[in-house]
Amino acid sequence: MLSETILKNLKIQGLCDDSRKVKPGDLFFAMPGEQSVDFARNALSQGAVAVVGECEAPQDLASKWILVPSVKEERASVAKIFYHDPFSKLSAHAVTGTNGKTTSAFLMESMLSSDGRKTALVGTICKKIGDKVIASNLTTPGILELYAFAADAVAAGCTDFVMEASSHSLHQGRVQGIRYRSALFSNLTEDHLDYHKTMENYFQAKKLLFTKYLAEDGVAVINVDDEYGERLFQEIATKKISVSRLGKSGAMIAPTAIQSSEDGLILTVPAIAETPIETALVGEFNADNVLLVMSWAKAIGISEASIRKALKTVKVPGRFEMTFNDGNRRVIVDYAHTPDALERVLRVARSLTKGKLSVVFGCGGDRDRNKRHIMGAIAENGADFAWVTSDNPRTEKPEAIIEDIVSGMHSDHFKVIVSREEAIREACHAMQSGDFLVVAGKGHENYQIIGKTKHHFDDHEIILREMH
Ligand SMILES: CC(=O)N[C@H]1[C@@H](OP(=O)(O)OP(=O)(O)OC[C@H]2O[C@@H](n3ccc(=O)[nH]c3=O)[C@H](O)[C@@H]2O)O[C@H](CO)[C@@H](O)[C@@H]1O[C@H](C)C(=O)N[C@@H](C)C(=O)N[C@H](CCC(=O)O)C(=O)O
Ligand SMILES: Nc1ncnc2c1ncn2[C@@H]1O[C@H](COP(=O)(O)OP(=O)(O)OP(=O)(O)O)[C@@H](O)[C@H]1O
Ligand SMILES: N[C@H](CCC[C@H](N)C(=O)O)C(=O)O
Ligand SMILES: [Mg+2]
Repeated sequence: MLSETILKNLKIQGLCDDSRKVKPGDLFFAMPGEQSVDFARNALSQGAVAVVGECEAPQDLASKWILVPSVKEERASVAKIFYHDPFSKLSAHAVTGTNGKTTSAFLMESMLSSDGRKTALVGTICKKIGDKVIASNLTTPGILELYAFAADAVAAGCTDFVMEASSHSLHQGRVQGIRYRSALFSNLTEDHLDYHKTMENYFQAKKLLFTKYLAEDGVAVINVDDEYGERLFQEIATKKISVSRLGKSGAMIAPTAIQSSEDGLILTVPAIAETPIETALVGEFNADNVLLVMSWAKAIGISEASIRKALKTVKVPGRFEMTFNDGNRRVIVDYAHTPDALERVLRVARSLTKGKLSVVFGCGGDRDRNKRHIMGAIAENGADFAWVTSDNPRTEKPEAIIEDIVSGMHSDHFKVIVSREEAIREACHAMQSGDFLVVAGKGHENYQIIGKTKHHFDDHEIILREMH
């Protein structure tokens, strides 16, 4: 491993593993791959002081090449030194699972802040320290960005660090070197099989959070209503808390009553508080999130008053977000982009609908293809009418993605409109008194990715324009 002295002698001003982002004075990590040497060459030509690589250096670069057995290991160890070991000065908490991470992370940040602990947040929507908010590109950033942000959090006086740990990040070691004080598991359902190939691999990636990255004396908080959650609970040896909304026998935390309405949830959970706790978050799936996070909060010593305060005030952009409501017609924007999320969000919407329930949705391109036909079937069964449209097509043909979705649909209760704007427009205009419309898939996103280009696109703007 490179020592602190070697790093000092190199007079490094920054760390970088992407040749497109190199700044003069950076130490460049040439991640193994076919183009590793080309990227290293580019990095040096842009002012990188040296390259850390694991293949033999080409002769012309030899004087600037530091040969190591594993660039990945070295990158984590150098990040720790360069950023002054930020995670040793923070209590880090991570949530993983297919759905519910962002919602849970927002709740966790809100509870810690209400409890007077200055907290940084990293996730799908943003990176945030207090009022300072930076938009995110990934749910879990690359390791160098993560360490740099943790160093900023320490400098800003944070004591706690809450983050979403995606399965990709756990598998790729983006969180290497972190020892979490606590780790939460929400659920595991179909998604990302383009990357993980099997549900078992996907589960094993999530499990790493609890086996490799959770501190030995940390605590795991697990939703055991989920079958993979139940299995995870059985398989890990750390301090652990089982949570069950359904009141599964043996679960350590379960509600005795849940009242659900359009205005939110009221949960009675004697293990956490003597009197019922209220939240403005809506729906059964949010009861899962709330219960998981309350159980975590109790386990790490957050006061009941802070739990209550956070639950009352928290808002998660683009998650069951009531975008239009004139007392008769209601339109929500939601980030459901997996079969389970779509099914659950439609179930909640159905329970709040007197008239017709409709959904506008699509599926992202260059991602799990297998979920598409399942989501088609779910939309058809869960809503009275579906507009099948584009999400972020990325480099796929929108029509081909839609064809995959529609292959799971067998009724005539749907219509294909490739343009998302057009689909939302038509769905809005079709609304009658008592109807409910769910616009799913993009939530907080204010862009649409077509090819490799991000265009401005905001479901909310279109809904508000068309409903007025
Ligand atoms: C599939 C996947 O996760 N890919 C991630 C992975 O890329 P990779 O290792 O395949 O990178 P690559 O593009 O082949 O490049 C290899 C190396 O060469 C470098 N490079 C590459 C090109 C170049 O010109 N110069 C250069 O130096 C790259 O920086 C990288 O270090 O590592 C990169 C650096 O951390 C990530 O940016 C990249 O995320 C891509 C952009 C992505 O879209 N990822 C998505 C699928 C993702 O991670 N999503 C999860 C969300 C899941 C959830 O919410 O459940 C997330 O955490 O956001
Ligand atoms: N506990 C849950 N179980 C199932 N579905 C959920 C749950 N919580 C939220 N959802 C649904 O999933 C969508 C995404 O929720 P959220 O953003 O909290 O999850 P996430 O895990 O962060 O997703 P991503 O991995 O895409 O960032 C919500 O808009 C809602 O439709
Ligand atoms: N975190 C999710 C985001 C999906 C959002 C959806 N709008 C899409 O583009 O598929 C993923 O990487 O699969
Ligand atoms: Mg998220």
